[in-house]
Amino acid sequence: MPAVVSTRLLLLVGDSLPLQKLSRVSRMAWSHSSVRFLSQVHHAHKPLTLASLGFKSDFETRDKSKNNKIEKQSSFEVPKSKVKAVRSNGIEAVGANKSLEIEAAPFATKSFSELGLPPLLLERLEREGFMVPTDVQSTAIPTILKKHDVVIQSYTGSGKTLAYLLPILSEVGPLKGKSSNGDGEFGRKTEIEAVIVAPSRELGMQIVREIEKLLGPSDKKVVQQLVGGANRSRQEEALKKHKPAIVVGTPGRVAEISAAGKLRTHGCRFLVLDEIDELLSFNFRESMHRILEHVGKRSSANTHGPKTPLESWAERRTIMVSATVPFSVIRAAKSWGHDSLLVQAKKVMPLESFPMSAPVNLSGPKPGSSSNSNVPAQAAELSLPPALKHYYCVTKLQHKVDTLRRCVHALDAKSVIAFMNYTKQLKDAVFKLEARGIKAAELHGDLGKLARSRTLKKFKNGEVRVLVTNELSARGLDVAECDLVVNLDLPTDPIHYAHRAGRTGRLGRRGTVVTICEEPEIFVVKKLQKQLKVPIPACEFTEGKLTVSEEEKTAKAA
Ligand SMILES: Nc1ncnc2c1ncn2[C@@H]1O[C@H](COP(=O)(O)OP(=O)(O)OP(=O)(O)O)[C@@H](O)[C@H]1O
Repeated sequence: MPAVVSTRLLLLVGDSLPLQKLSRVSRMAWSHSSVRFLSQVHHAHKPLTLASLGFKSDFETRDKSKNNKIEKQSSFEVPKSKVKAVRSNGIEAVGANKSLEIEAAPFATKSFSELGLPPLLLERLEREGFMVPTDVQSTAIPTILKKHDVVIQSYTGSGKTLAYLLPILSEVGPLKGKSSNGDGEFGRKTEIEAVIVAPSRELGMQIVREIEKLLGPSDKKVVQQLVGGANRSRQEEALKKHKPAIVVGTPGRVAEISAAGKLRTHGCRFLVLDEIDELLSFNFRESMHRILEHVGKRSSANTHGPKTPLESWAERRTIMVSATVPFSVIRAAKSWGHDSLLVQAKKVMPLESFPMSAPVNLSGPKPGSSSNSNVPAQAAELSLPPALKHYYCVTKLQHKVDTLRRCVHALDAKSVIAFMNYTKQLKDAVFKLEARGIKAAELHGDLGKLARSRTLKKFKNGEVRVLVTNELSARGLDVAECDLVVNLDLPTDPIHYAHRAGRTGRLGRRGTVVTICEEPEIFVVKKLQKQLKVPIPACEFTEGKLTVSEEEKTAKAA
């Protein structure tokens, strides 16, 4: 008999939580290979599996013969150049920079086939070299397939994009399974079924490329990008001509085209808000309001009798994603989602368990206060890849760029992102680096879409060694080879530090973050260190080497 699990479930993967915290929900723990209840279990003596929770692939049970075929196919050789990451420590990640080893690979589940994805999609994943799901993918994919609204929170570079794309592609477009909506067809519908919103053009285009890769060249038109800076009428024409099933865009452009009546999203089944905490910022307020009000909301002609707003939103699945989830996000998910669950790498918990008025304490519980692990307080701390190394280096303002140069040489960094806060200084920094023989380029919002794409391409293919940029590049930018992030100007808070830092050390790779600051700014670094709960020792670059300063060593010893 299958176990009965309430929709307000709490999954713990390889983690434990005090039992008293679990009173309102079904309690269970999920180890790497099995799932078991901690209490209130109807099958207390038998370990539960993903299947017994209904998390095992529908496709597997319904279409065994097809799945067998996939298993056989899985023995075909994946070209080495396509293998993205590997399970064990110390084995090299394949990419432009071979020296970047995977140090803390975030993989728990053995294969994507355990997660309930359709055969064709599994085939494409394998073809593209995605062999093993990351922790957050293992947790998020079955939860979304179970039709829950979710907030996905996991550290930068842990694979959140595929964590939401795979459930969408399981139900939308040519890779979906037969059973996804009962129509028994793999053919395309003519409506938009998924809208993905991201705060920057670069991130929007990156998501489109990830989808296109899985769709393959013949089905590329199933997805369309609607990002700002590009020709709007051309985008509108393409929508009319290709009738994409998935659109990916920036808030302003999606809202604009929607308001003009050229984007029919009332039948949309998925709304993804990537980098949700950024999307909730004041700049995007109006556009986001339009999107949240219109996407997936059916017109009254399609409904039988009046519906409450919650009933209307229940038609779509709302997926909110970020490495940092401050309380504003919890509030938004409670308002715009339907019984949303917070999905982390090893946990799923109902948002209902978060009090509506709790303050978000990014540094964790205050000394003396009772710890409340129900509050996603350690948002910034949990958003940092565990393998990252952090340092700071004190210098005079006029020597910052030279310190950057010495830092790049000392660490023999091949691909560097340097963050600054103001565009003018950013140009000066590029000029100085180039004058000292380091190939550098600037990337910021004052540049046109084409110039931005060109620069990013050059950085990704190694033509540019140091990309000097501002907050524009802090979110979502995925350059696997990036081995060093430098803060030439201080970030404003731990959340901004975390997103900047997260451009390196992606998917368990090695990465270093160096904050170059002036003497009076040291207290800010110390504060960041405390808030983020990571050691940020002082360092110097002398004789082509990074050395942790004597002062720091003495302080540590004491
Ligand atoms: N299961 C996997 N196996 C191998 N590579 C993967 C896997 N999942 C994702 N990746 C790759 O890992 C990289 C990081 O993934 P992604 O950009 O989704 O991270 P993220 O968690 O969204 O990061 P951020 O918070 O910075 O946006 C990407 O290059 C992606 O293609």
